[in-house]
Amino acid sequence: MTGIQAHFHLDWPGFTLDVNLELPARGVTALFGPSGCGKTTLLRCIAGLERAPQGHLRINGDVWQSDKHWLPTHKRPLGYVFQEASLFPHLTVMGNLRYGMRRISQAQQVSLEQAVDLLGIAHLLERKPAGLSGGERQRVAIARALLTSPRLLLMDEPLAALDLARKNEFMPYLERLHGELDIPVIYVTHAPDEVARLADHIVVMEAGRAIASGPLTETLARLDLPIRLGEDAGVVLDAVVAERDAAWHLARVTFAGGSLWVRDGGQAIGAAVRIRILARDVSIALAHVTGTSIQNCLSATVGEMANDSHPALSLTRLNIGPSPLLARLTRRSAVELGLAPGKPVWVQIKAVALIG
Ligand SMILES: Nc1ncnc2c1ncn2[C@@H]1O[C@H](COP(=O)(O)OP(=O)(O)OP(=O)(O)O)[C@@H](O)[C@H]1O
Repeated sequence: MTGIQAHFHLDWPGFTLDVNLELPARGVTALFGPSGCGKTTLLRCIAGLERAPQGHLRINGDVWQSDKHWLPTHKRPLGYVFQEASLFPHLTVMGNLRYGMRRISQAQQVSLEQAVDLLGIAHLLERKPAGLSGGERQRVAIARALLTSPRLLLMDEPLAALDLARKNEFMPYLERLHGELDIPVIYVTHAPDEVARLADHIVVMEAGRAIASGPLTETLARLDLPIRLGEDAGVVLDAVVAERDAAWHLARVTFAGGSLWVRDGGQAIGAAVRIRILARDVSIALAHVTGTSIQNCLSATVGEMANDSHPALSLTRLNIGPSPLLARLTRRSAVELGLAPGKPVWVQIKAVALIG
């Protein structure tokens, strides 16, 4: 059986973890949720650092925990990257990497050269951790984790200690891992921008439970979740850069069902990108509107509708071909426009973030 099956129940005074998850064997799964919802605890259960009685954990067919079986942490082929890189201060970067390699008991999946190259740390090998920036330390920590030939990589808010500029510098390295390695990653975060950029699958957690688990695009477009995502409610779509209008520094990206003009991010024509469209940036009109500053106007069909977090607001799912979009409107305008499932409309998109 492929994939990750994880079932844990833990009762602590004031907190209960109760999850039963089926996660994909490939790509990045984001564990997303507010502080204290149990993301780290779930990761620790997976790592075997926390023992949930009667828990079950199976990774691509291998049982790490069952009623009868418990694999101790040091026998689990996993890499664990924490918020702050825990490198050995007395060793150089190379010494730290070699330490990772010593633990290997099986055929190595990632070579030293490959790990150094993927994380861009060749120029740091002779340095000691104290002489590295926070982002560089994290890159070394990830390279070290990769060198243990993990079958699963656990990352607990690896960017939390970095400022925005460092975080943006760091993201491409995580994206490269994603593109070039076949090791599933479980990635804890409460930052929606990290989810939008890195995740393929998302588990939304609340008070010790997984309230949703599914592919990113589909799950973010669910109407019962945006209420919890608040201002960040919106969709992420896979797209391709199709053309460029150099005079205006704009690029046209196509996605399943349509295309949009966005600020040119410098990506090559044909490059795969993601676009993120927040529900608050989408408005609806019954006719194609002209004489507006909004550049992106697409025809769509109204899908489901739901109440939002405030009684004045509603959420509407729109379908542009097979791609979903969410719009946050006042309930009054939804009624005045006579919106109902199946109705054809025009959507105006005020802002699109191009990711990657
Ligand atoms: N060893 C423990 N014993 C009892 N309660 C604990 C223990 N470890 C954590 N908790 C509690 O379990 C809950 C979940 O904590 P956890 O660290 O998993 O949350 P989190 O979602 O990772 O939060 P954050 O985003 O702030 O890191 C919290 O209420 C925490 O206080």
